[in-house]
Amino acid sequence: MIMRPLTYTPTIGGRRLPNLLQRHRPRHPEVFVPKSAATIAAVAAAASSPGSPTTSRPSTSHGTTVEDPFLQQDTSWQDYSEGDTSYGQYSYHPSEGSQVDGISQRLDDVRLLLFYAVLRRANEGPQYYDDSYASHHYDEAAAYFATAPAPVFIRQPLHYHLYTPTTTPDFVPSTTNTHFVPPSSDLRQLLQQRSETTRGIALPGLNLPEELQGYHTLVPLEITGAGAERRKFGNWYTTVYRAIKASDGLPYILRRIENYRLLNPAAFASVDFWSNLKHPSIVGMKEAFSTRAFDDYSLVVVYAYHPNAETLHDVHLKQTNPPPGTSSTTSASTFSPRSRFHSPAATQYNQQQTGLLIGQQPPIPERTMWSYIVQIASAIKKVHEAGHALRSLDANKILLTSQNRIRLSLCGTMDILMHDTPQDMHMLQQDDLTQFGRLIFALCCGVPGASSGPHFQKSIDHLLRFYGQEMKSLALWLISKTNVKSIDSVLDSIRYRVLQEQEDALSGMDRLEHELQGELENARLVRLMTKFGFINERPEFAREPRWSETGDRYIVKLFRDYVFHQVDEHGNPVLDMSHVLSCLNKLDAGTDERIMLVARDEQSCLVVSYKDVRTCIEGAFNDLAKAAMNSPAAYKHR
Ligand SMILES: Nc1ncnc2c1ncn2[C@@H]1O[C@H](COP(=O)(O)OP(=O)(O)OP(=O)(O)O)[C@@H](O)[C@H]1O
Repeated sequence: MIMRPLTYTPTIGGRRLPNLLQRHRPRHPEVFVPKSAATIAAVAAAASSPGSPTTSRPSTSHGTTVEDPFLQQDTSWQDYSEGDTSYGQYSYHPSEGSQVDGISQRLDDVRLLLFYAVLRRANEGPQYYDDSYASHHYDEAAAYFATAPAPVFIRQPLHYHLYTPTTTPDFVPSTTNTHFVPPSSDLRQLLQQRSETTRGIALPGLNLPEELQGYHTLVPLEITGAGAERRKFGNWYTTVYRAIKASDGLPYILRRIENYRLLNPAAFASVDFWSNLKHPSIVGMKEAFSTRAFDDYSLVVVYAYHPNAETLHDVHLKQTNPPPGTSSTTSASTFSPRSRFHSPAATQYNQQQTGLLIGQQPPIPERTMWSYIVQIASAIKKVHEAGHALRSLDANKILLTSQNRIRLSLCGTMDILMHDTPQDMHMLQQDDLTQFGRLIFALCCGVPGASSGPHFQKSIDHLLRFYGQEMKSLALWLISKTNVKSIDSVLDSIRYRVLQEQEDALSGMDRLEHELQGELENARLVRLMTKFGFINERPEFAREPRWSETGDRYIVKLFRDYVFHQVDEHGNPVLDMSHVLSCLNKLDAGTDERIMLVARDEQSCLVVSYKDVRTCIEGAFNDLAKAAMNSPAAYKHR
């Protein structure tokens, strides 16, 4: 689509000139500096010889010197007359049909406009030039218009080559749903939802502390108050809040253990270990403190926040899943759209469940199940190797934070709570593995207590039927009390699954890198827009139009109009994002494609390439930067 920034509708010799470009009346009249007759003659000569080389063009400040806008507009005539053939690959072919007809029409339009511009200049002669000059140029222009070959002026289409080259989509398909990374469009939506959730605020009237230990804006992430179903963690009730840390402005999770009176600061001895432990499948701990801000003695453990995370219990084990939004908590905006991670099979299975193992399909696909197992095993390995134990491995305390990505959410809290009860570490680690086995049973069968009770045999049959011998053996081995187990043995036995996990993780990384590459363009465009903002309409030059109406700044100003202030034939604003993005990308790439910029008073136009405009922006920005050097505090970064 060709954008037409100005429309002229006068007629010459009964022929109506084209509605080429339209522009509102200028708010500020341009200041013109008359040019010398010698220069005009040179420009006219250039305009009259269509094949004349670019070097005959008067100099501009972007590679040449121009003192005023008129001079620049003159160069445009010659630009059009050059019949540039350097656009070989985009050149006009008559056989191209209707689209080409349109282009041809536009070429005619351009030629007519140029003719008219020459004519107008000639007619305006007395204001700036003598009559002989005007009549001379009338003839020149008429002759030119009659004989000049159609200039090749074809809009260079915006293609991917204007962006940073990336891997071909064939190798990194962005539309397929990979194990860890959903298709691009879903990923974008997911990230936007997270961003929205992160900014959600609590409903008023919750009587939450305004501030505690440097955290503010608390938002509860689970249902509290009368009627809420609550489970105890050990002997305590816990509540999870999101809060903003004042010192860095970032959101964190505050897990509050209610009515826990901490008497011995030695309880925090393990906080150092847990806050230094980094593992992709463990929610990082930041710090812990006791507080009376909730009008009781509470212990608060601070963790990393993963927006819209859900527990594996909520996703896979809940018997019936309330529709999104109805699981409302004290703050509706804080609950995540849980349907995102639901496997339809799981929902169907759960809905069929009545506590018995009668499902017709596995609640969790086998690949996902193995993925969970590998991630949990890897987290256990990290903790056991460091001489610690998880002490809690429950579907309620494992978060699904993105597609098939899980994280253990409560690591370290039990160490604080049970600091005064000495325990044998080996036993605790054995217990971790037993809990791991129970968790596998629960998730595979879709029932929390599947590894015990009267349904145990049915659970084993179910595991065998839907997940095979390997899964059944692993789960049974983990829950058995007779073996001395180790996480290394577990990892040995599932090494094929570990490899598959690594493959999927690396592919996911490639996908995300590819996505990130696309976002690089945003930074480029923001940078350009920032420069525009610095250069255009500077108030300190408001009374000095020569700053903005001459040289580089004038081109930048006209280009800004061309990009952002397009109007249609009726004078209505054209708000075309793709035009803006296309222009800015071409500008950033500095292409040789040329565009016609028209003054606001419609009295002049000039043809420049994106490369020229880019040079002008750099020039104008450098002028400002030099001035800003006098005030180093104000000049930070280009
Ligand atoms: N690190 C975290 N980042 C984001 N959200 C979290 C985080 N930890 C917990 N949550 C959210 O807080 C909610 C409550 O967490 P909690 O661990 O108490 O789970 P729960 O399902 O309420 O378990 P229980 O019923 O045993 O208390 C979870 O459903 C989850 O959505």
